[in-house]
Amino acid sequence: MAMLKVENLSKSYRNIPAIQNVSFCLRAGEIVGYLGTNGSGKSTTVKIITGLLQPSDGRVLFNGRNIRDDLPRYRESLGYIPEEAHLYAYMSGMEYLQLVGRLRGMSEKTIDIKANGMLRLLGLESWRHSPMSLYSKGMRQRVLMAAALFHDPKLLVFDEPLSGLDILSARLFKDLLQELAASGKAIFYISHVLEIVEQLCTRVLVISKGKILADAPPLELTRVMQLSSLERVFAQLVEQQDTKSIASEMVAVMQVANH
Ligand SMILES: Nc1ncnc2c1ncn2[C@@H]1O[C@H](COP(=O)(O)OP(=O)(O)OP(=O)(O)O)[C@@H](O)[C@H]1O
Repeated sequence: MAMLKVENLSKSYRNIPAIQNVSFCLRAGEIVGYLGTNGSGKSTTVKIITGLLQPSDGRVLFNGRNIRDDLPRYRESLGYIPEEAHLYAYMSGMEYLQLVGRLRGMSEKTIDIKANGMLRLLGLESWRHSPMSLYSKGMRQRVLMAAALFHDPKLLVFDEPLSGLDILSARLFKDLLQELAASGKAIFYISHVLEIVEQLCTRVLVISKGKILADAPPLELTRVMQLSSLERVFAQLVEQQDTKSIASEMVAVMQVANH
């Protein structure tokens, strides 16, 4: 059975549809990539599957139960890394993880073991007592990652997780993602970085103008569409604009002389 089943989700903002009839499944051990251009409906989908937003229509089932029947219980099984690191800047990384652990009802001993272990593994040991206002974007991103994994959730939702991570942290993150999938977690991965989606994801969903256009393993998509890369598949599916000529027109407009 699918761990997460998304059934015919639709959401409109002031009668303008943002997503329409979005359906897909996510099984244990899968890393499913969610691709779409700006404004295609990715964040709206993520807000609904994390329980932050109510759909206009459709439902989300976690292990067969509608998530909205018991949202607090669902959130015990969910780890979410948002795109932007909004953290309490005056807190240290350690204090933030302690807060997360207490809100999750963990004992102080468990919190201590987990927080120290995670901060050490993420290269933040010597910074653990410094306020996060002093952290770089990548360091804050790593704290968010630790916070999302802290309660050992079954389902992970990552929104553009590599933004701000340096090469080494990004590599660690990719290895971690594969390890998490191998241990039976289900991972929903929103990204604009096609090469990484191609490397990491077992399946890819392409959304355009609020509708799912494709749902298949990356290799199958490239084979069926007889294209050499996911980037070409994506461009063809969403009828991407001629970016080269837009770029050259942009430079021409920039250079318009002052009249
Ligand atoms: N709160 C809102 N009120 C009105 N319209 C909204 C709201 N949130 C999103 N929309 C609209 O819904 C559509 C889908 O937006 P959404 O943020 O889900 O796209 P996205 O794929 O996440 O985009 P991006 O990659 O730019 O983050 C867009 O047309 C957007 O303008």
